[in-house]
Amino acid sequence: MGSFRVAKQFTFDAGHRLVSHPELCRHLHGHTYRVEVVLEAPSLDPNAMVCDYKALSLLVRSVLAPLDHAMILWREDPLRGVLEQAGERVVVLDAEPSAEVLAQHLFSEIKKVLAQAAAEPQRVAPYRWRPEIRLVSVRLWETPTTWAEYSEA
Ligand SMILES: Nc1nc2c(c(=O)[nH]1)N=C([C@H](O)[C@H](O)COP(=O)(O)OP(=O)(O)OP(=O)(O)O)CN2
Repeated sequence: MGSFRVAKQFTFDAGHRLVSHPELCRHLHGHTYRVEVVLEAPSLDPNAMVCDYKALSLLVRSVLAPLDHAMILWREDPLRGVLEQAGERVVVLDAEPSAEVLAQHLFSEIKKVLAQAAAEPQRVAPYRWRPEIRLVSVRLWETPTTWAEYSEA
């Protein structure tokens, strides 16, 4: 049986560092991250869509908003406490904030908001979210020449 896929790209600006990196990436630096979210459904809705891109936007932007203009750090990064005490926007991950780890984090957070939207349709009003829409992958560009992707089997 066939299926339909749609995708949308988003950007956000954030800083990070990879504490154990052997070269420059262990220092604080920033990226304009690009994120591509891919969805799949076995059928189309009454508007002939997998979902309205605008509904997808509402949901994904709610996940990306806390990351925008934030410093994304590994939980054990010694700078974490310093920056939090200084009132900086800090997002903490359980591993070094590589593109791979951030793609996995975004996949997990986006999957949660899609499930919430399927359970509470008013979250995307005036649009609707259907439970049969599946999150296929999250691809994350740190730079124009590199990406990392996370998907479930
Ligand atoms: N597999 C990964 N490798 C690297 C990651 C990563 O997240 N996953 N991250 C970095 C650094 O954070 C760096 O910001 C990006 O590195 P790179 O693509 O090498 O960036 P450059 O702009 O320096 O690329 P050049 O093409 O060499 O100029 C490193 N590795």
